[in-house]
Amino acid sequence: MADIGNAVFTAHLQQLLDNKTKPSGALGRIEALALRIGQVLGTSAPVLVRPQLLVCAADHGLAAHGVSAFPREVTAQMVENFLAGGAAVSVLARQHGLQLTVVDCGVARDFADSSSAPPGAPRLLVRKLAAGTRDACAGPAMTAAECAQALANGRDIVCELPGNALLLGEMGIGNTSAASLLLARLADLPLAECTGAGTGLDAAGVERKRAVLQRALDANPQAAAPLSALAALGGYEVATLVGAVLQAAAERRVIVVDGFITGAAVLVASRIAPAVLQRCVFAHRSGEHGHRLMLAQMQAEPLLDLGLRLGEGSGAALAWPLLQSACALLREMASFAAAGVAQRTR
Ligand SMILES: Cc1cc2ncn([C@H]3O[C@H](COP(=O)(O)O)[C@@H](O)[C@H]3O)c2cc1C
Ligand SMILES: O=C(O)c1cccnc1
Repeated sequence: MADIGNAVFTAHLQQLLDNKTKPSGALGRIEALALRIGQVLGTSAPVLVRPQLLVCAADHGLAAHGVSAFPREVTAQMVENFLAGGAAVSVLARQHGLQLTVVDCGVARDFADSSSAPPGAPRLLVRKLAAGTRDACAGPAMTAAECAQALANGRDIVCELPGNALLLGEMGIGNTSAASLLLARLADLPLAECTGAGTGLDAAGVERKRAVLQRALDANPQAAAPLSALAALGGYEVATLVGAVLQAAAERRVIVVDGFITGAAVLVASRIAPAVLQRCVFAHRSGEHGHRLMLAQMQAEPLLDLGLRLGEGSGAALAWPLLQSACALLREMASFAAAGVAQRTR
């Protein structure tokens, strides 16, 4: 993947921002955001078109160990809720005009593909590998072939989506466990620092979850490289997201990363192709314990810190207006010269 850190163009964008009618840097991190989007799209007049919110869903074998506060059926029930328009991400996608595509990557219930839904309506793609992953405490959650197929599915889905911005979301009871395992293994961090309350476990519940996750790590000692860690410890929705991230980055789309689980997918993708991080905007710092460390692994500065701990892509959708504003400011703000405003004197 080509490096987009074109120093000459970056300096040009920075100069444009510095010459706009404001004290230098006064728009704070919105300036860095505008710079990032300009770099990704390769223009000083960026327009975000036909933004796609991709919510990948799957079930997890690990859920049988009580690692979540909620039962496994909630994954399928929430997929229905996404499509019916009642989930947080449905509301936010509607509000901001984001096309919502939900993918059944391996949910324990069967759904009918609704890819021919009317334009703008939420739709469901079925790219199912199995009715959930195997129990990672007993060996790899996926085979290498299943994992490769999930990656290919993610790539193919993005190839078929229009637009130049991809917002990432997910649903899968137990998937904070998969994300914690990937963080611990890929960053070589102590499991306790990577494990949080997910859907709301109490302290004893988190302790039990951590013990289960330690068993999963112990059962997969060989899985250290990014793809083998993904197959052994990840989930079908995480692997599909990894493929989507790799494809979107190769196509120079702006990738808006949500929270802890989509962050784990980006962490894996970045260990395969480090340049993907140059295409990413990190929407928020999640309340999930471990997200801070995950962001630090990617040197990511998230836009928001709202105590969100939902997933679904809700944080990405909430951050979306900031991206739109950053583009509009870069495109439309006048320079000192054009507006006839006097420059700084001291
Ligand atoms: C009603 C409901 C809606 C959700 N929407 C996203 N998640 C979030 O919670 C799950 C991860 O947490 P854990 O690892 O503890 O299961 C994922 O599905 C994530 O998207 C939800 C969870 C619930 C219960
Ligand atoms: O940060 C997230 O994405 C998150 C945190 C808790 C539960 N589900 C998702």
